[in-house]
Amino acid sequence: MTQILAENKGTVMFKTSWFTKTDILLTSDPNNVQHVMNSNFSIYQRGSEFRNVFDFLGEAVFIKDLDEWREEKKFTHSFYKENDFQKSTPKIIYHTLEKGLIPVLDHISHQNGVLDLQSLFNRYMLDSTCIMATGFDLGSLRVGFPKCPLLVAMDDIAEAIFRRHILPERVWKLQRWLRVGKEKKMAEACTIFNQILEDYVSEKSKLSANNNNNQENEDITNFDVLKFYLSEATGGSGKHAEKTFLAANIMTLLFAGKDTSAALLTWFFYLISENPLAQNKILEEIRQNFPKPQKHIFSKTEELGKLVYLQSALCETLRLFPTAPVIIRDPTQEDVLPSGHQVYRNTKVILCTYAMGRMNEIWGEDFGEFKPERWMSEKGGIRHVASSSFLAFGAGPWACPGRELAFTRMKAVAATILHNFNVHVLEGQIISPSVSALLTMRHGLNVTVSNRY
Ligand code: HEM
Repeated sequence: MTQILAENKGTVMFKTSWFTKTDILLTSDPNNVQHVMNSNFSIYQRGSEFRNVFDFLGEAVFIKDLDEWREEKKFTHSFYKENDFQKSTPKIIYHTLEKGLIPVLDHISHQNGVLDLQSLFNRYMLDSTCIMATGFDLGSLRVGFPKCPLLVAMDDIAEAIFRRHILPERVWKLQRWLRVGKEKKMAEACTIFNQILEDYVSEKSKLSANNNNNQENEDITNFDVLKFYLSEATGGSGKHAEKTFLAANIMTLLFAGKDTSAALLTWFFYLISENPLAQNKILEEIRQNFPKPQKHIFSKTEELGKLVYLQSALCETLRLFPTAPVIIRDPTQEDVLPSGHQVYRNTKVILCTYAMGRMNEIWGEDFGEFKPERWMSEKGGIRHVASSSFLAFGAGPWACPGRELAFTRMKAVAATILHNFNVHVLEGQIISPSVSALLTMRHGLNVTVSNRY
């Protein structure tokens, strides 16, 4: 796809048969991206197909059409700016690294065992997002990787979502009606997922009604999104306090916060193993900031803010392996793109984030190389690249609200692992992207680890 776009000045239209009645326009042209995601975003919506695929999210703001989304977003996204939310992030990071990630890596190191990093990061991101969202620690990242019904349910749902993306809508809808195959698993997983979340909501509602916090988790943080939603909902009643509404938005956070960051960290560890010079520079930067030869957990905002080369290396990983490799939009009316292409209401517009990360015109001739330096400004900070050229977090009003949180958590995890452990990627394993809506690593990434201290 990247090659085809490069040969066609960044935009290609595929006319499909009269039967499907949908044309597909692929583009990696920054002018088109700016037009679709910013200047004319109200014409380009996520569309009914998207809403159907994600119908299990029911009341979640993520799948609402424009007007409802605009209204609901004011409520659901407001916590990102809260001071208490910002203060809770380092505490959650410290807790999940100390109780989960470090003991698991210590154990693997003592056992001389092999570990799949992607599974480790999935569990880490699930636990930390769950504490942030609900205040409850799932504890899925512990020695021995305990069984976690929520994790299994999320994996089943993600698999079914992918099938929905590739099968014709009437086929998967028939399977859903007949309750067979992946749709049967999806229905069962949704029941489990909803039950767990609704239990959290009930418990939290009881606690906030009694003006009582969950003592066990007071030690971690006294802020969580569920508590925030309940306190913001008018008088604890109305739509925003309804169980289904709350569960749907918490579910969105869990999906948005888990696989995206976990996949990115996995690609990051793979890329730095292939680029030892970059890895050494990251280690040097970490040691400048924490020179003592002893175990240390990186969680404080000031400490993480100094790791500019590490952040550049994460941006470079996102450029080469964006976890959302495409963004799809449905025009609600006819339009002409800056590239001159005419789109109709039946044209599916696919913005190719993956191809954009590998364009000579945007990144120069060395676009195929892993070079964190390209992200560093002359003043020593992170160079700003317009979202119309770097679409990894989306752009415009629909852009990812979790970007800052994602970087903070990924930097903390990467710095803590690299400072405390030697990580060795096993040779001879197959490294390939999965065929799915998210760019995860198909077979995971097997490593051995040894303690540095
Ligand atoms: C490497 C990490 C991440 C990447 C690459 C990423 C990427 C994206 C992208 C591309 C979108 C826009 C999708 C579209 O326009 O259709 C998005 C939306 C979203 N992201 Fe992220 N994300 C990341 C981490 C997070 C985290 C940690 C959270 C919060 C826990 C989060 C919460 C959300 C939410 C709630 C939306 C929907 C926004 C809306 O439609 O109003 N993301 N993300």
